[in-house]
Amino acid sequence: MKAIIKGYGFNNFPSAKKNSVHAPASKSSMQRACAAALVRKGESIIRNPGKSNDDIAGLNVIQTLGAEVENLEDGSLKIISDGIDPVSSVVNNGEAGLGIRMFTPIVALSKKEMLINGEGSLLTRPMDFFDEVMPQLGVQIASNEGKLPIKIQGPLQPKDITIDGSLSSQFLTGLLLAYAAKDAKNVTINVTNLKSKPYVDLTLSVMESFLLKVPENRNYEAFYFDETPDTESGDFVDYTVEGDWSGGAFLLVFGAIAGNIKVAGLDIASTQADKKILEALESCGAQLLIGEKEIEVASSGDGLKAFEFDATDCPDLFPPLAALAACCKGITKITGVHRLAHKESNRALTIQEELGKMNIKVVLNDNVMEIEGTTKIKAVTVHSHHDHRIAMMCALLALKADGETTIEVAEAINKSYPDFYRHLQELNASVNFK
Ligand SMILES: O=C(O)C1=C[C@@H](OP(=O)(O)O)[C@@H](O)[C@H](O)C1
Ligand SMILES: C=C(OP(=O)(O)O)C(=O)O
Repeated sequence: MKAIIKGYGFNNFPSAKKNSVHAPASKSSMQRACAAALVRKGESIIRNPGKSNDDIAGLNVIQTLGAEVENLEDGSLKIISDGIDPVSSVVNNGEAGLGIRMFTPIVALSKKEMLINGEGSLLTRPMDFFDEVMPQLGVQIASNEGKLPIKIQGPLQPKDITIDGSLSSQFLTGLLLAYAAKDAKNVTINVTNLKSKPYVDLTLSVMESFLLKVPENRNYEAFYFDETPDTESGDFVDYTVEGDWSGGAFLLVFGAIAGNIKVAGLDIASTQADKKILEALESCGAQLLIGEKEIEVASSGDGLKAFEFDATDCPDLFPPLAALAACCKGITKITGVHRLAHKESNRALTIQEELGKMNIKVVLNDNVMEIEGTTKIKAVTVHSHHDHRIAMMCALLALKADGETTIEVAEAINKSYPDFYRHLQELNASVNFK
């Protein structure tokens, strides 16, 4: 699918007829909720469930692993689980990186031989972590040379272990949930060089909400499950999926570069990593008004200015930050490029390539991305590289281009934010499809 977006030049975007939009549900919160509802025994209600492809994949996985999912009239979901009891020996995680890394240790709780697979970009993303770690926990594993598909046979036994957290926090998220499910006692997961730390806070917070045993976080270097047995009372759990700061970041950047808008549904008290977008918006001079229910964002009176930002622990912010930086005067420097190599695309390169087509200069200086702002954004044909965040980045800049921009493989957005183009249309953008 191609999305064709009308550009209005650098400063002429028409003010919105409806200037308020609601952020989507967070796939990080939703997928964790699915996993937590599966590993606890009992009934859980998930409110505000996400409907992205990654969320749908998560729901399919938990049903494969034995959970019952019921759609309630008010749009929420009821999950009934009696623990891991696979109904099939094949688990398909779709394209969800979090899904595969979080669910693999959970699948390994079963003693059945299971085949774990995925689709699209997930087939080329590294999974060799499991080759190294699973045998230490008593799980037999055969991967496809460190990639999918993976064959495993558990049951996983929690043990003291040391893992490398430098590639991704998602493996740790999976182990934490699996250890809690197995009622780990007096056991420590040690982690070296952990990146994306706030995502681990989100994992711990979801575990707490689902009444799972929560380990003590010792400065993100060790997670200690104490001696006390799991006290889960079997109480009913009622969880509301958080609004998504990662998708919401694109909306907030829209407000800063294309008009004054209000974004609802983002919780300022969330542990989500991408809440840090607010710091970048402040640094570049955007006007922010943070209310209890909505965040209002507008450009600065004298134009936005270049900024410096460390995105090492919030790598998903690179694409919206790149869009913001392209509209700021001067050269913006964003640290954390090394974190981007193994996302849905090799994201530093795809940002550089697609922005280059739009006349925006991006220099990759080892771990730092330098983006030179311009008022002359070119309307061209760009490509999402099957990466949802690249499609959304290009769509924002298309609004400021000097004509009509075409985004190829525009449907990539469905991975995290299926309503994205509709939300842009509600904010007065002209988006058509071919
Ligand atoms: O746990 C999560 O929900 C995620 C963690 C991050 O991955 P890394 O830990 O690999 O950086 C992030 O990029 C991804 O989109 C979602
Ligand atoms: C990298 C991402 O997700 P995941 O790793 O879960 O596929 C993302 O959403 O940008």
